[in-house]
Amino acid sequence: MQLRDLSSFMPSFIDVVDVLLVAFIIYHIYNLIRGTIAANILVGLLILYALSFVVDKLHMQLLSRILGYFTSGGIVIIVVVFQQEIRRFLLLAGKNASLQRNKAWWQYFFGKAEAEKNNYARIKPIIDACKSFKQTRTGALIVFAKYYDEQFYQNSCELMEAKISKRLLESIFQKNSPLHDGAVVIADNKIKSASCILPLTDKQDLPAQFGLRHRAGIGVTEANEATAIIVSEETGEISYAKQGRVKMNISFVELEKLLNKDF
Ligand SMILES: Nc1ncnc2c1ncn2[C@@H]1O[C@H](COP(=O)(O)OP(=O)(O)OP(=O)(O)O)[C@@H](O)[C@H]1O
Repeated sequence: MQLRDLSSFMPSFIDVVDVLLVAFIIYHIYNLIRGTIAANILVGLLILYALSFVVDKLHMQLLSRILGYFTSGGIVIIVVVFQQEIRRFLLLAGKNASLQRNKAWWQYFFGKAEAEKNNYARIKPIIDACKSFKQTRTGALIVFAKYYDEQFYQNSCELMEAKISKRLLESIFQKNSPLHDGAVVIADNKIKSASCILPLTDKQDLPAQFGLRHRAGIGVTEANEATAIIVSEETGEISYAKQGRVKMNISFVELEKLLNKDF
């Protein structure tokens, strides 16, 4: 048996760099969309591609042709489906984010303990405001948007651009305030807007006591990379919504942990 010359299969230095770069990019894309709705869509697309590959190999002509229509327009589908994510990624890449705003950098340079202290100072006014809402049975809806998508929020909101403070949150949500109806949106460590009308979730399996406030709180986390605190006017209970799911009646310790992670 003749040995084949394997030298042509030996990767060159450039090939290795090429593969490492692709791995690096895939890793960062995965990190960017991990745990988001976009990750589920990506998994769906990968399944579609794998299925198309299998039916092609099995020579199942009709199915192969139908799936082929989807896979041949792959890049267009990806751009359309991930329009928001691509937009945010480009925005983020181009944005000259300050060190304090960027938690990861802050942690890298100043250590985790300092970052946590810094974060606690940021979330304290929000937790204090929620304690007050619970005590006084004031309904509230506070959204934490990872990226403030102006198109999404601005049309239905009152613009604020204000420093986060317990008293400001209390004044917004007190019943006589003209801004109390709707949600407050927090992003970039600021109260960006108030009185926002958000999309409602159309989930059918929600508890009977969940009305429009809860539906809006859940709905915004389905449509956006955002989390939401919902304080019930009826019961004073605090719920926390993320990726279309809701944790009901959480304690303040739990709320602090969740905000530490997400805000
Ligand atoms: N689309 C929306 N976006 C943001 N906020 C909304 C929206 N729809 C209703 N809300 C807010 O929810 C309030 C009405 O709450 P509703 O009683 O229906 O909700 P709930 O989920 O039962 O909460 P609660 O337990 O506080 O009664 C409105 O006054 C308004 O402030």
